[in-house]
Amino acid sequence: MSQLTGIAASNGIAIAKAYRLETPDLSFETKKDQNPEEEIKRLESAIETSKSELEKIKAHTQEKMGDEHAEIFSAHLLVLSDPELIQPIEDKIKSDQINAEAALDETANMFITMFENMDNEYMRERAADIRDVTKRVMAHLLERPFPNPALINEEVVVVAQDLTPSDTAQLNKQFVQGFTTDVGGRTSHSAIMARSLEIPAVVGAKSVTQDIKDGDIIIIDGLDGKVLINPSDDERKTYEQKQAQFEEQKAEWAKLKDEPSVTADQKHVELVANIGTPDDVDGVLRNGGEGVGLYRTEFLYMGKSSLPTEDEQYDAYKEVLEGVGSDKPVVVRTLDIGGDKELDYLDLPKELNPFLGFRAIRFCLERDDIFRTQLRALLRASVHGNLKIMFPMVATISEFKQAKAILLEEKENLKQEGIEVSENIEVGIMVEIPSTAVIAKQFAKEVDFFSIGTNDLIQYTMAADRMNEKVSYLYQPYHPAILNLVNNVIEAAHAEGKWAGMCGEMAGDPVAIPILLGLGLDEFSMSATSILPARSQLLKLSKDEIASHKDEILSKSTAEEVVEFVKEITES
Ligand SMILES: C=C(OP(=O)(O)O)C(=O)O
Ligand SMILES: [Mg+2]
Repeated sequence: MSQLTGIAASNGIAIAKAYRLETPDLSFETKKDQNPEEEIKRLESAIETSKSELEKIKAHTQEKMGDEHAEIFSAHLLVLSDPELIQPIEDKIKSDQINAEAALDETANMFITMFENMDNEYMRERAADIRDVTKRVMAHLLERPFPNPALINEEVVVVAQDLTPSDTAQLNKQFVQGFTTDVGGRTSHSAIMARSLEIPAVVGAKSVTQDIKDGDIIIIDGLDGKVLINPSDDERKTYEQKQAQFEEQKAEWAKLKDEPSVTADQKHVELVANIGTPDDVDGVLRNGGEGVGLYRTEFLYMGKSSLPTEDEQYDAYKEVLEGVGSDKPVVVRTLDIGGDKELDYLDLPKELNPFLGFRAIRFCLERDDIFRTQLRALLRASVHGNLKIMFPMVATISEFKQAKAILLEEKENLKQEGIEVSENIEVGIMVEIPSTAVIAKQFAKEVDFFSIGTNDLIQYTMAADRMNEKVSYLYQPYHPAILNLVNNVIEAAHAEGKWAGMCGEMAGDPVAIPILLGLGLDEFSMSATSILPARSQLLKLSKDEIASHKDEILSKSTAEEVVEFVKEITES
C-alpha cells in the first residue's frame, strides 16, 4: 500500500474501488492513401457507439436530475444525426483519402470556427456542442476509453487530475463515495461541491492520477487529508473504525438540529448554509441550517447548452425559497461566472488572468440582457419567501449603484406588467475584493448588508491563487491582514446599523469561528455539514470574553501568533 497526503476538502471516510475520470489523449496522426470505404465504416461505427452512449446518459440524467439537465445530451445527439456535419466528413475521407480521425478533426474545426464567429448566440452554442461531441467520436475512433461519470453505477471513489464544477455536478452521490484530485484547494469549487454533496474528498494530493489505477482499492480520509492506495487488512479495519467514530460524532451533533445557535454567554448568531442547487436545500434542513447565506446561481447556467430561461430560473428560486421556509432568509448571489466557472456556450475569450478578468458583476453589467433575465426571475420569486439579493465581485460603488439601478428598473417593469414583487428585498454585496473591504465605511451607506467572500478575499489580499497547492502556504485565513479587513467590514456595517455575514469557507472553519465571533460577525454561512459542528462549538465559547481581546488579536504579526493566542484565551 502507499499513502498520499493532500488537503482535507470534505469530511468523512470513503472506502471503494478507484474510477479514473480523465479525458484520454486524443492526439492522432494524419494518414494518407487510406481506403475510404473502410474509413467511412470506422467513422459510422464510432458515431453509432457515441450515440448509444449519449442515449444512455440522457435517459439516466433525465431520471436522476430532470429534463433540464438532460437537454444538453439531446443537443449532442442532434449534432451526431446532422447530415450537414457528417456528410462533409465522409466527403473529405473520399476526396483526400485520409483517415477518419483527420477528416473528423478538420471538418469539425472548420464548423467550430465558422459558428464561433457568427453574431448569433444560438450558433455559438452549436460550436460548443460540436466541440464536445467530436471529442467523444474521436475517442471511439482511437479506441481510447471516454469517461462517462453520469453512468457510474457501482460504488467508486473518483480519481482525477482536477474536477470542473460541471464534472462534479454530474456525480451521483448514490455511487460516488468520495473523490480525490491532483490539484485544488479547500476553496476550489470542486471541494465546495463535495461538501454540499456530503461526500468525503481530498484535493491537491499531487500524484493521485499517476499512482492510482482503475480498480485499485482506495481509502479517502477527508478528515485528515489522506489517500491510501490498496490498504492492508489492518489499515482497512482502522479506517472502518474511524468511519464508525465519525458516524457516532455526527449522531451527537444531530441532537442540536433544532436548537438555537447561541454562545456560552447567550449571544445569538445566525448559522446558515451555502448551496449550489435547489437539491441542496434538503441538506440545509437536515443539518439544522437557519436559512441560506449564499446560493451560488452559476450552477443553473452550467451543464447546459444554453442560458437558462427566466421561467426556469424562477422555478429554481421559488423551489429554494419555499423549501427553506418563508420566514428564513435566502441570500441569492447573482451570476458569478468567470474564474474557474466557465460557460462554453458563451464563448468568452480566453484570458491570461481569468480570476482578475471579465467576470461576475463586470460581465453582468456589460451583458445586461442576461443580468435582467436573472433579476426578473428573482423579483418574481421574491413573493415566495425571505429573499435577499447579493452582487458578486463588486469593486467600486459605481458598480453597485449601476447593478441596483437595473434591479429597480426591472422591479418597476414587472409592476407595470401587473406582476407582484416583494417590497422587502434587502440588496447587498459580497466583499471579496480588498479595495471594497478597505472602503467598507463608504459602501455601508449604500448597501443593506455585506457578506464577506474570504475564498477570493484571501487570494486577492495575499496574491496567492486559491487553487494552487504550491502557494497554499500563503493562503492564510488567520493572517492579521485578512482579520483587519474582516474587522473593518464588520465595524463599518454596524456603524450604519447593517449586518455583516461571511460566506467564504472560513466561516465554517473551527479555528476561525472564535475569532469571527469575537470580531462581531452576525451571520456565518458555510457548507451545510459544518453547521452542527459549529453550533456545538459556539455553545462552549464566550463572545464577550473573546471580544475583550479584539485589539490584541488584530495587532498580532503572524497567523501563527493569532492562532496560538486565540487558543489560549478560549481554552483558559
Ligand atoms: C463565497 C465566495 O465565492 P466563490 O467561492 O463562489 O468564489 C468567496 O469568494 O468567498
Ligand atoms: Mg468569490
